[in-house]
Amino acid sequence: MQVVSLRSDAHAESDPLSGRKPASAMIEIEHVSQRFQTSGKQSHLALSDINLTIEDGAFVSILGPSGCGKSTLLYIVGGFVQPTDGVAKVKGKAITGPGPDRGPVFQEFALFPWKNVLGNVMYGLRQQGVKKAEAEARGRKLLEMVGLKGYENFYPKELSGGMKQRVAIARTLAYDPAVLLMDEPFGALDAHTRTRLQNDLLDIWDRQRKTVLFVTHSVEEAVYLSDKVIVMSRSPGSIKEIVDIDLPRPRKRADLLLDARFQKYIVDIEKMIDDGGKDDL
Ligand SMILES: Nc1ncnc2c1ncn2[C@@H]1O[C@H](COP(=O)(O)OP(=O)(O)OP(=O)(O)O)[C@@H](O)[C@H]1O
Repeated sequence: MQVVSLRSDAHAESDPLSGRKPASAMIEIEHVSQRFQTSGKQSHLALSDINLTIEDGAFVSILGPSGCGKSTLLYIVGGFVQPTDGVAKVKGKAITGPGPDRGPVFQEFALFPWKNVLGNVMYGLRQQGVKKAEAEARGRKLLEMVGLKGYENFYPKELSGGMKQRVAIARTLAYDPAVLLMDEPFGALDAHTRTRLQNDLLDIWDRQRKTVLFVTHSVEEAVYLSDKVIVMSRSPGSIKEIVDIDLPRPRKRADLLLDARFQKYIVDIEKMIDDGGKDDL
């Protein structure tokens, strides 16, 4: 993938010595619970008293057994679901709905089949009132950034799963959201494509330092990508452990596979998940 400069303003006040901004809270989740009404008069407590602070520019993954509320938590931060209790905030403000500061990359938000790749990436920009020529220039730059230069005129049905996921990422990056919300974005891909997209995502994150909230079922993926891994326990979903991943960056998967600390994180986190029950991830 080619390196294209497309920095967000997040670096504007970086410390000239370290190149890093002082940590500040991007997302705050305070006493959030979520109860869903189910059939009849039943209800289901999907999340119970979640408290979490995610710092600006952090890469945070969420792991936990199926049904523990990972997607629900992402939807709450996205503003698509209003919690029944507690409050979720972005940059100190309560989240009351979706906004351009939070970019979802969810499987549910499929590409428009009737628009070509460039049209899909430009769509949100045009909706925001960006002039056609500028939207097109930004769209082309983003497609180059995600490794899809030359595919601008292709339609979604002509793309592989990995390419579609790249378009989805470019489409979300087009808004330049401060936060990326990614719900198992690489889950359906083959191992090789998945590794490539993980590396590309780390590359983009390294250059733009967006805050990333990333739901996955893969412990290895979570440890490889993240600064922090949130381990949830199931039913009602709550936070079991928060693990700081103290591995140097930039990370190379091939090196990490031989690194005893990387392997220990994986074993420890798998044990945490197993201790919560016998659920499969
Ligand atoms: N709109 C809804 N109405 C009723 N129940 C819901 C709704 N959305 C989610 N749930 C329930 O909330 C719980 C958490 O669902 P969620 O999709 O957040 O879990 P998850 O951890 O992301 O699962 P998976 O890993 O299988 O994707 C599940 O029991 C699910 O059935």
